[in-house]
Amino acid sequence: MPPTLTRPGDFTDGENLAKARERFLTAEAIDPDQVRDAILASWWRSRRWNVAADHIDLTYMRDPDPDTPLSRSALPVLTHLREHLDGQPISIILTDPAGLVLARLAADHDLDSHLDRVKLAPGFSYAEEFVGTNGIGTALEGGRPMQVFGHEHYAEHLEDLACAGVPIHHPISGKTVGAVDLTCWRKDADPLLLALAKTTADQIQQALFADSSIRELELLQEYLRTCRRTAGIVFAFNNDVVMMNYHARQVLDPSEQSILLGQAAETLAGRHPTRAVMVELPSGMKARLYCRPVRGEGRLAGGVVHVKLTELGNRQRTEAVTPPRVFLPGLVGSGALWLRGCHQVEAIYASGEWLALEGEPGVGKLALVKAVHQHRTPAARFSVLDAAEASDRGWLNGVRRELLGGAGSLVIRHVDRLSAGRLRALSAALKAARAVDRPSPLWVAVTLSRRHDGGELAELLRFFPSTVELPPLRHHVEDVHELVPFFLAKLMPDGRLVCSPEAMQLLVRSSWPGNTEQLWQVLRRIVQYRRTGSIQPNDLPPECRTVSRRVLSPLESMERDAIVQSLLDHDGNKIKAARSLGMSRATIYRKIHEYGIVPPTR
Ligand SMILES: Nc1ncnc2c1ncn2[C@@H]1O[C@H](COP(=O)(O)OP(=O)(O)OP(=O)(O)O)[C@@H](O)[C@H]1O
Repeated sequence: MPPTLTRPGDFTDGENLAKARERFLTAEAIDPDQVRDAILASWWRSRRWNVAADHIDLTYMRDPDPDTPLSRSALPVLTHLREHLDGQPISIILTDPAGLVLARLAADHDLDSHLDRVKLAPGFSYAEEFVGTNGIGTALEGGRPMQVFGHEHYAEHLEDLACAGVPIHHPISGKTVGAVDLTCWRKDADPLLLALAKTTADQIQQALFADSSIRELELLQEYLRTCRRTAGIVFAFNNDVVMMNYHARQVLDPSEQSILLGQAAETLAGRHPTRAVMVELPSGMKARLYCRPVRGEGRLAGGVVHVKLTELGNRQRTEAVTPPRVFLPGLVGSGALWLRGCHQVEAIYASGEWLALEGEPGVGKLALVKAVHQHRTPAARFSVLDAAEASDRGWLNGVRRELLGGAGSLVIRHVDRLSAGRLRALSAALKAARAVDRPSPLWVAVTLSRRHDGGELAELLRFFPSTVELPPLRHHVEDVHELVPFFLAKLMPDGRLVCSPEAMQLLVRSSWPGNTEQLWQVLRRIVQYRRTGSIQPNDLPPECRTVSRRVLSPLESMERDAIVQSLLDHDGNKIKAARSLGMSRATIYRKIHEYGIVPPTR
């Protein structure tokens, strides 16, 4: 192995990179030539996730299950590789798709002890959002192989290491099922490590295919046969794969899909797997399930389910005003204000018109655009550029490249953070992009958080015929009931952590100034120390305990917001705030008390 990698212009050039990292951490401008684009993008994400750069702040998540299809297929491959590496100080690591380390094959004593110290060990998660830039988390986040050398790591305790991570995809479903990572000392780093990690991931995929192909092909064939025979809802599933026909995705929302899948799994495991079962769905619809177990190589390969919606409950029949349901992948929420935003964005996307999406930070602007794109044109390209990262010329060049040569959907986030000069340059690039004659269309959306007050931003928005405003979470706070289990399932996929009704009551009454993103961060922090059982009020951070005494209606919470804003505008002077709102002094005092507002101190 080459001793060091310090060729001129080499991104692993330790000293310059260390300086660039330090400048980034102290929010100083950095020379983009010093840092690879993918690493810089990952540093920005790490900063947004508030990852600590000066220490590793990880808690033990859970004991990894050694008997999953991934572990069964991967471990023989990894053991074989260990033998071939013949005592080299290279650690071989297997993780699940969320970055949780499932296995680490011993390297040598020094490296193993170091990895224990930095908690790169079974039961800890090396997801980028917990540890920042690293081979495992960054490969999983980007969905592609990634090598991270020394000071490219976000956390300084990882600077002596080099790691090469490669996501592992299920050979049939294409889903990311985990990652393999090879880690060594930075001084021993070699670009060939990545090639070796890729070959290993390929071998694991082949092993997965060999282990599951016969049974899953049986399942696929039975699923396709059933789809041909019926125009209704059909799905097939086993522990690793869910296949669902178009009709099922159109008619059922994600919560209904998971209810039916749960019921089907229960039926299949029961004593009468083929007996029809009736299920009542929250929407008022009734569904009759016909399950058929599928066998392959003498073992259960999964089940194929055919569903008939037999009856519409009262709610469906009478609520003609409810907008038609859209199934947007990766999103939940059924509050009227939220759904209205979803429908508006869907309609504008369908029309091909460019869109400006406005809303407070963290309300879900990017998540919604991404979901609409995935719903309507899943095979097309989806790119995101963040104006908050526009610290150098390279950013504008990147935008121009995307605008002139790109296709699919392009989202430019946080345009309200651009300087006047950059806004003008972006407007010019948008103008040029509109004139380009391209084989497939480019759809552009921008997101912004603050009301624009004319100037360059207003000029820019002229390229976007419509602006949709997404509501803050406190205006559709009923969706917290859906968001909490959805986020907990993401954080703890084994479903062993739920939210108690008491804690939920507090969460629903919080005002969520940081919106859905804040809720996600609160839950993310909670699962650091509570991973099973039920979340209790005492598990919640103080920000969730200063709440109003009851759930406010959307109108009331808008009124509360107006009062808070007016108090801020008048330095906490209640009389002036009341006057500017056209309210009497007595009314503002009553409302402050009623809404639990803590007035700003003067
Ligand atoms: N309805 C929803 N269902 C599920 N997840 C959601 C929903 N809305 C938002 N999220 C999640 O909340 C987080 C914040 O959303 P997102 O980044 O889209 O907000 P944003 O409005 O673009 O924020 P900002 O303006 O700060 O960039 C993300 O993790 C996103 O996946």
